[in-house]
Amino acid sequence: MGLIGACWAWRRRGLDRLKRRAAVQELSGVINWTGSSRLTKEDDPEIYLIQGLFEASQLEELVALCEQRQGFAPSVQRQASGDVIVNQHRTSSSCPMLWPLMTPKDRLEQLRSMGGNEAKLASQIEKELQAVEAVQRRCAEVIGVDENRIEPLQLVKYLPGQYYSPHMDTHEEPERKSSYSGEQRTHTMLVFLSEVAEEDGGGHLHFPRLGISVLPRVGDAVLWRNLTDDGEPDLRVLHEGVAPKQCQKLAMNVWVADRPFSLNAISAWQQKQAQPEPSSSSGSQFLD
Ligand SMILES: O=C(O)CCC(=O)C(=O)O
Ligand SMILES: [Fe+2]
Repeated sequence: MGLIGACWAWRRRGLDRLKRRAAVQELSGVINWTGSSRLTKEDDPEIYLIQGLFEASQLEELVALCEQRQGFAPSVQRQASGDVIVNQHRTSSSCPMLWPLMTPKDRLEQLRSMGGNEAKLASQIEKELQAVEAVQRRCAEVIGVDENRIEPLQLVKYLPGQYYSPHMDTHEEPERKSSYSGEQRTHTMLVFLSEVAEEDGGGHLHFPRLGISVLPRVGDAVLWRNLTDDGEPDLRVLHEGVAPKQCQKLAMNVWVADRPFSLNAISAWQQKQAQPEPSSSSGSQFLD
């Protein structure tokens, strides 16, 4: 890259960082929900427990819709290189709620007009779309962000003994190859869809560097900031999903990006996934 190219790349990164800083600070301390409490001290990264955010029935509907279409599959990790792999770093399964979002309106129309099984499929997609949008809207309201900054939801399921080892939810800087379209995740909200009893002895969300553990309660959520004031990944929020010993654990990832998503960007990402380019696999940071 010549000098001019390098200057442009540097300028783009500088502007991008400014935007990211603004995006992360804009949200600080603003949670539009009375049942929320901060779990960390002032100097530590912001982590909040938000109690009673969702009714169990609304969350059960999401899981049922996902199971109906056999949407849970072994969780993948997108590496820093952008490659998608399954390994022992994460043994749970997950269901990205991309399917309803990615079905174009005219395709739905077409299915509906075909009647029979096609019409049934259309109504299933619409149901799922409504359920997903209602949850996204609620989360955006409570966090205080534009709902277009909420990434497609991801349900996660752990059978007894399954876990997600310590990781960051951020995309690795500076390239963020694991992202949809170059965005960074400013915040994560993890919503619990099932209960894990104290007696189970596992199943919590654990922040080892901060000494914080939260046991899942249906409808509660934990919201944390992934970036420092400078807009860089805040490694103190490294976290893990500890294996439940006897229960099944269900949760939902609600990631907030530093910019709005467009469905076009997500479709382009999907197409790229369908035809992976050969690439060098060098990443050490896992997410997703
Ligand atoms: O299940 C948990 O407690 C954590 C899940 C998580 O961190 C993730 O899916 O990124
Ligand atoms: Fe995570």
